[in-house]
Amino acid sequence: MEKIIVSGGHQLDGTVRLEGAKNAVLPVLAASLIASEGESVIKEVPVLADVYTINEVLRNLNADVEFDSATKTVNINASKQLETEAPFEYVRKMRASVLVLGPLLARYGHAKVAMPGGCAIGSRPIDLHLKGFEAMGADIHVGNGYVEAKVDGRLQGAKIYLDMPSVGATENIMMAAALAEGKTVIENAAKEPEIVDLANYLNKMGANIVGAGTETIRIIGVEKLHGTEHMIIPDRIEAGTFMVASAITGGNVFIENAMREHLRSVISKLEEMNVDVIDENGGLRIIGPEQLKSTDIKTLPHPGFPTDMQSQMMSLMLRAEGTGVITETVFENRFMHVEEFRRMNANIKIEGRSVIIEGISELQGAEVAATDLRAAAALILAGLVSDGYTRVTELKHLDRGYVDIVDKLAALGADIKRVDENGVIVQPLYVTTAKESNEIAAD
Ligand SMILES: CC(=O)N[C@H]1[C@@H](OP(=O)(O)OP(=O)(O)OC[C@H]2O[C@@H](n3ccc(=O)[nH]c3=O)[C@H](O)[C@@H]2O)O[C@H](CO)[C@@H](O)[C@@H]1O
Ligand SMILES: C=C(OP(=O)(O)O)C(=O)O
Repeated sequence: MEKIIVSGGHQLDGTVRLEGAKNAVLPVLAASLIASEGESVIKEVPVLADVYTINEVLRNLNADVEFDSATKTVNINASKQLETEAPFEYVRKMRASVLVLGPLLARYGHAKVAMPGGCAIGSRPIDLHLKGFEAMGADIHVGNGYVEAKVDGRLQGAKIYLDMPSVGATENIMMAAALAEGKTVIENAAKEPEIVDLANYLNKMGANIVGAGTETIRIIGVEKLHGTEHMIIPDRIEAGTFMVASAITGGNVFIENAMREHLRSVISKLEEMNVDVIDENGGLRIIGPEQLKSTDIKTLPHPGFPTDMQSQMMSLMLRAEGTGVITETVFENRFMHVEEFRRMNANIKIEGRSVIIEGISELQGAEVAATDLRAAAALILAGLVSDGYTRVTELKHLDRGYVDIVDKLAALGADIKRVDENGVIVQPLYVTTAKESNEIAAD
């Protein structure tokens, strides 16, 4: 079993460059299925297990997909006749596979995808995606572990109010509406930067979408879309993770490409904790204080504090003076990392949907297991300031969403390595043998 071994006590210093955002590239690649003409060229694609998985999904649907990991570019041509069924083996690995539903349904009037089911952070239903398709005239059938959507002719534009601003539902409905007949209005839409990136991509493909990034998105359907060129936005969650890495070690790290406007809620909490966040040409510099001060955090849809930064901020609060409370409102079960932190001597307890953190915890290195993607990062961050060696296992989660995090932290001065069961230094599986195969483990 592979592990990441971190030895605490090193201040980080230097520059790190962000990758393209995982949560932007997955819907953009799925959206490429709508183009019945031409090729799309997607740039700044992060070399991640999830990207290999979605590429396999797209190939399985008969799209031509080439990923050049050296130039971080995907060329995708979906102009051939596509299949309209995505099997369980892909959805099991990555829930974002359900994002092919909207594009296929809009283009072919049919899509069948395995139901994603729950995962470590919550039950994660897709009812809002399906209600949106139904409002546009689709018949939905759920059975035998699959969801099947059908429509005779084109989808019809509709007014759709989302009970909650779901990121995936907004994306799926926006993609479907791009080819629907007439006007669709999505109210209470998600406002994440990744929604804006997807809308920009679709508009370059010939769609007519306004209002992405606000709570009301208006889409006038067009008859067809074509391939285009697009550059993925920088990963704001990777940015936040390196911000915490600098802050927790009292470091001084310049994060190239970090965009303040995507990170306002995270920056505001870091500043409350005495961390300096300085605008510099092309990015943000993060300077950790002598002593962190605790704060309270509640996760919310954008522009509120992102749930994908909750566990990393928990690491930081463990090292802050005073009592802090983190409340998770987006996912019902995203505190699995708390037990792992306790193994590291953290003074922390769960009360309902909140976690109470009594600082300052004198963290001790321990063997800990990543319970989800961001928990993996959070345990590494805690390891940076723990006494002795922290060994993080279950790295399949980490590999879904962080490119070269070990090498990047090492370059900033951390004592960190990834080893196999014999203690030999290794690269993540997807960088070596698994590349374009199905060997990447399920979430
Ligand atoms: C690939 C991707 O972009 N993943 C992100 C996306 O996930 P994802 O798109 O799955 O997250 P959603 O915004 O849809 O989910 C938010 C909440 O809404 C609920 N819900 C969602 C859809 C639905 O039909 N019914 C329903 O009840 C979910 O269970 C969850 O409690 O946004 C999340 C919230 O910012 C992030 O944590 C994920 O990293
Ligand atoms: C929860 C996450 O991703 P996904 O929706 O792909 O599981 C995440 O990026 O933290």
